[in-house]
Amino acid sequence: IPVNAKIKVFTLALLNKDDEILLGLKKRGLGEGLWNGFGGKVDPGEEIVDAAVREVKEECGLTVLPTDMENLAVIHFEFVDDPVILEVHVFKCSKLAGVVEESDEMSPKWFPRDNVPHSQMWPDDEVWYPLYLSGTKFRAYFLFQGYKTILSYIIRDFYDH
Ligand SMILES: Nc1nc(SCCc2ccccc2)c2[nH]cnc2n1
Repeated sequence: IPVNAKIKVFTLALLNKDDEILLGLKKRGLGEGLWNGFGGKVDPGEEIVDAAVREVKEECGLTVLPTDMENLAVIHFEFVDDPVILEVHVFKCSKLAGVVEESDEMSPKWFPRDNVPHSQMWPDDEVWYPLYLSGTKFRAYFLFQGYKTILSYIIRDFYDH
């Protein structure tokens, strides 16, 4: 990890209902034009799970309780020649309240859990979605060249080392 490395912590919540996953089409910023779970930066002093709950409400209108947010993974994303490393805490949630609403960040849509639009998603998702769907807790590291090319990755069970 380069000496000038800076870690930025993000949340990513994947919301489930029966056999479907709610994804949002990102309208701007990091990942614009891609379908993704709901998330964003963790504010200073904010609990990570509280940030996850806040971002879900802001981005799709649904209300989730922190106790219903299952922390399934921690993924580190590094981009060549970029000192900022993204530490993304991935949450799985199946207890949802409220009505899905479009936001200025995201256009939400339900997808069958076994048929998400991987061609319009971050390339790493295809690698770890099967673990997510099976509820396997994992850690992962992806090295990107730009936003489309994965140069290398490591993925392991959360509890092994
Ligand atoms: N699925 C996925 N998500 C992200 S960013 C998630 C964290 C985030 C960042 C900014 C706004 C909202 C959410 C990724 N980056 C590289 N691969 C990736 N895969």
